[in-house]
Amino acid sequence: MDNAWFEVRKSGPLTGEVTIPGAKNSALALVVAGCLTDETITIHDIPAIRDILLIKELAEDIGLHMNEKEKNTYELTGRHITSGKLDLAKTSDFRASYYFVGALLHKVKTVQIGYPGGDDFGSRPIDQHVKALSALGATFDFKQQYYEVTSEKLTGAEITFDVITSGATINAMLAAAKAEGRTTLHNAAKDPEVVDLANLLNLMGAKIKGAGTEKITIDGVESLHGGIEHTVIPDRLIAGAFLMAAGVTNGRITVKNVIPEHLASCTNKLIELGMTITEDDDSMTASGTALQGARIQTGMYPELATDLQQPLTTLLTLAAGSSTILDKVYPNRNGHVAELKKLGADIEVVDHQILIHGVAKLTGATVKAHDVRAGTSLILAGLAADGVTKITDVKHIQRGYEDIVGLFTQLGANITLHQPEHQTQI
Ligand SMILES: CC(=O)N[C@H]1[C@@H](OP(=O)(O)OP(=O)(O)OC[C@H]2O[C@@H](n3ccc(=O)[nH]c3=O)[C@H](O)[C@@H]2O)O[C@H](CO)[C@@H](O)[C@@H]1O
Ligand SMILES: C=C(OP(=O)(O)O)C(=O)O
Repeated sequence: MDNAWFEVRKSGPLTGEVTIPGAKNSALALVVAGCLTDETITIHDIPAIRDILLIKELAEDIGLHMNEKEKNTYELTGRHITSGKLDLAKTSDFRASYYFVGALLHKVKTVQIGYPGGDDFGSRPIDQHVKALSALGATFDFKQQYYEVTSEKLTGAEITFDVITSGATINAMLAAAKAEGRTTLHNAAKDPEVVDLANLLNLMGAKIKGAGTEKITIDGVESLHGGIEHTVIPDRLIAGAFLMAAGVTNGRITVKNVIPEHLASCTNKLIELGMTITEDDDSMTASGTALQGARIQTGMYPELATDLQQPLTTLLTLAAGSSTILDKVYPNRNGHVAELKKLGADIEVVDHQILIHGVAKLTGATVKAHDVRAGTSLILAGLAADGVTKITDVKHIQRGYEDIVGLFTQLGANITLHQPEHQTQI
């Protein structure tokens, strides 16, 4: 997939409906939670994306059985796990591999794992993971190429996160679910993906209260059970990008299988820009008109998600007047800016802020997807740009999207995947 590219031609207005798949960022944690029980759990709506395929390979290596019962539904059985030695290259190829630490320590006592990869926005420290798991009784040994985490026994603790982090909140919950005694997480992330994991673990017999608030209490249990089924929450980040696609192409798009509340801060911003958004219980419809620039700040949930910042940037390149974007979660998340410039956007980064002056049109060029959401931002730009846009480094986009070409094509977009013949499509 390394040499594959997308060809996007000016399209639109995009119209129609798309069904939103299960959330990558939830599915990654839920699948790893399968390590916590010897019995079988069933999870529906696991997206067929690159990160999940990597987890599947890692699962095979350590003995976590992942049986794809039907498309997007997996049966997971942890009974046969014998090893905590994870392939270093594979674990360093995506971000969420560190969930194996929290989920495996009860079973194997030592976990050997590569440093986390994932999208590169400058600094993405793991100090809060280390802080939380150390408080529960784990010991970290940092080597040059990997780190090793050991524990004889995990015991509940009071943990106050220094920053709000969804990853460390999730990792601490995985580890604390079976730790002895009570764990209290203060300053916890409130993200829907945290709540989704708590719901799954509680179905398995865990005692977790308060997920979705800044204080989560976990009373450790001796064992968790299987025999349960759970469906991954819809991907709010994919849904948000499709709502924006309506704005970029002046179209009308309905996203089905969404939880509108998860998108509230995004919806409010899009309405402020001039879009019309209507909501049902599990669907939303967006239509675009001539849009106005705005001032944007991202933050941790329920603030506007950093993962929506990049597609929103594209929308603002075409909105009238000036806009500013400050990504408070990842101030250096601006790899898309230079690429949008190549398409004719009037955009620059000054002191970590993205400054935009809306232009009347974009023009196709060859651009590079530095990371998954930069890829989304470039697809949206390509749909609006005159001529042809070639987007390289497609593998980053495929970390987050099962069939992005199919989904956009179904709305009338002119987008095709080109790949050298010897490579298989995910
Ligand atoms: C697989 C997954 O779910 N990825 C998402 C997750 O990443 P990830 O879980 O890595 O992000 P976090 O929620 O942990 O990061 C939030 C903030 O905390 C900081 N931090 C985090 C951990 C730590 O130990 N120390 C620390 O300082 C980060 O630099 C960042 O500024 O949430 C991000 C923020 O919503 C999203 O962009 C990613 O799509
Ligand atoms: C940043 C992202 O992913 P990850 O944390 O897996 O790198 C993302 O999904 O936008």
